[in-house]
Amino acid sequence: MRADGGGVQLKKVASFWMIRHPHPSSPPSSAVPLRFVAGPSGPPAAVAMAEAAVVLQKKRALRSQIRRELKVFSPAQREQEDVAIQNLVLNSPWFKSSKGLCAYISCEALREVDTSKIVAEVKKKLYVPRVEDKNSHMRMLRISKIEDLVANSMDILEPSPVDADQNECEDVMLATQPIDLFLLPGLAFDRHGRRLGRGGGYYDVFLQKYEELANQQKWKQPLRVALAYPVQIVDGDLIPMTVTDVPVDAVVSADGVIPISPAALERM
Ligand SMILES: Nc1nc2c(c(=O)[nH]1)N(C=O)[C@@H](CNc1ccc(C(=O)N[C@@H](CCC(=O)O)C(=O)O)cc1)CN2
Ligand SMILES: Nc1ncnc2c1ncn2[C@@H]1O[C@H](COP(=O)(O)OP(=O)(O)OP(=O)(O)O)[C@@H](O)[C@H]1O
Repeated sequence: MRADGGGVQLKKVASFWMIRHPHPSSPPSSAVPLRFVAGPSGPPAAVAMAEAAVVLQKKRALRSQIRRELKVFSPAQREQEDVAIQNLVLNSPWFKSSKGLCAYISCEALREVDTSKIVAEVKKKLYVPRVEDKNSHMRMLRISKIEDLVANSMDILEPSPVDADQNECEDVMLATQPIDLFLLPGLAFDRHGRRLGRGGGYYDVFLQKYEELANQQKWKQPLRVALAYPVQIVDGDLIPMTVTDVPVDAVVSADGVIPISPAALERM
């Protein structure tokens, strides 16, 4: 880690990220090669469906592989990395200067990078996920006390719609101030900003909606930062992407920060 707490900048890559976020003057582009898009200029629907099935299968296989690798990761090593990652985040200028934060509440059974120290120490507006239904619908609700969280059916701690004082928790989509930082979970990530989640589509749907909100409000887009153990950072083109997959700006591991998007290269 750098003395200023900013983390080691591992590798700067021109990326997949650029495909989904082209320069405003560029013609519209897509996150997936056009061959995945059915329509007059794409392949016949049957071919597109077969290709979608291949993507789904590849995602499933990679999820299983990473879950297996996370299971054999030693608890002592995991704990050491949890401390390093959280300290790196807490000491970084991009975290310190952020005013509003959306973070996940880590679940040990899922072997997610721990966020408990970050959410306990944070002195800024904090919003955390609440799953509303199985149709990829999740809200980010503001919490002031970790003690108010309750375990959901997936055994992940989440806020109730109302807090202990019976006040409605603020939904980040209705907040008047922008969020500048998202700390994201996931199973696998790569150096091009690709992210593989657990398959619910919750984050992809939410991140897309928040991106639209920020555009409408003319707010700066928040930095989307994934937290990862080394086994979750994969090489090559192992993570297949579709048009609805939202890329991350940066990945943080115990080895340092991997800034990916132009915003991350500038701000991290
Ligand atoms: N901490 C945390 N909170 C989160 C998410 C997350 O990934 N992590 N989510 C992100 O979307 C949403 C919840 N989505 C989830 C989707 C799947 C599983 C889960 O337990 N998956 C099992 C496999 C279950 C199965 O295949 O039947 C697993 O991954 O081992 C948990 C949460 C909102 N809150
Ligand atoms: N913006 C969206 N609108 C509608 N459906 C979506 C959107 N994003 C994802 N989905 C759907 O959600 C399902 C799961 O998607 P995917 O496998 O990419 O999830 P994931 O990235 O692993 O999960 P998550 O986003 O919760 O971390 C897919 O059927 C996908 O089509």
